[in-house]
Amino acid sequence: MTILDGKKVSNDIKNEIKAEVDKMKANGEKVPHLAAVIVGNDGASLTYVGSKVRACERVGFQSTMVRLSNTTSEIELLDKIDELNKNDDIDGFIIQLPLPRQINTQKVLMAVDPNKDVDGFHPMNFGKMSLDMSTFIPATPFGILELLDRYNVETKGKHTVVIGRSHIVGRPMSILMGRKGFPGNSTVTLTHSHTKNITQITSQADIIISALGIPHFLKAEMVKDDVVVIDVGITRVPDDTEKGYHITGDVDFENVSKKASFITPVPGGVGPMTIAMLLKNTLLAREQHRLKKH
Ligand SMILES: Nc1nc2c(c(=O)[nH]1)N[C@@H](CN(C=O)c1ccc(C(=O)N[C@@H](CCC(=O)O)C(=O)O)cc1)CN2
Repeated sequence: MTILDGKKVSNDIKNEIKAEVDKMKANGEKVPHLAAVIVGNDGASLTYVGSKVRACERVGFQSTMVRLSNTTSEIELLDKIDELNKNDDIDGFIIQLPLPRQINTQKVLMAVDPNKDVDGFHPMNFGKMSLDMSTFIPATPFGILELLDRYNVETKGKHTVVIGRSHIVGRPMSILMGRKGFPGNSTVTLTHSHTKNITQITSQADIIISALGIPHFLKAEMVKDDVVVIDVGITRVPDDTEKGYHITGDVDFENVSKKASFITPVPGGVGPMTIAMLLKNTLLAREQHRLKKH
């Protein structure tokens, strides 16, 4: 069994990006600039945006964090997005999700300039991705593809079962795994809360990508020998530690890992890859922005 070490691979990617940025600096070029908008005080979201800002510092990107209160209206957020769209110094930006309930998420994501949409959530970029066109791929699915690629995990002709149909992970993942090329060319089943007999489906899977958010949902008896397991779950479970919680994935790692050929841990698997691939998208946005100006 091989552990797909997202922490290590994400560090490798960050080093590669830093080398690119060092070259830009040596040539007197402007470095990529990422902005992150966070609305409200959700603890997990603040952690993730903090990690994004620190990752920017680590690779030499410029970053801007825009903090808005929990009572921000949809119009106020749309105004901020308009400002970021027009700010020529910013190459790409993200709106940290989830948003407070008074804000319509789809409306907000549609307001982001597709050329600056480094999360790949705008319908135009999502459509391009679905049509195999070059575009920004959402960071978590992009990170999973990169992990499979760097560990040479065979996906061609395999049966991939995706658990969860969220717009951020499950839905794009189901499209990407079925695309032509590597990693891809796999036969995909997308399962969700209305799926019947899920064990019957998961037990036939060569690759399982679980993005459900239910701790230890995937048990050893639900998978076959040599399965590849990608755990996207990151649930905060309250405990007596100083932090007050620990992170748990969707997979019963202890028992499933005994049957798996490859498996991601939580923490240290898909999560760190999400941040690294956001940086990669921002580098791409910078390059496209530079070419547009010339
Ligand atoms: N605008 C976006 N919002 C959200 C996204 C996204 O890609 N764009 N994804 C998730 C949250 N997320 C990034 O934003 C994210 C989640 C988890 C991690 C991570 O590194 N997890 C660590 C554990 C960290 C911890 O201790 O809490 C791990 O798994 O090892 C990074 C980014 C939803 N919102």
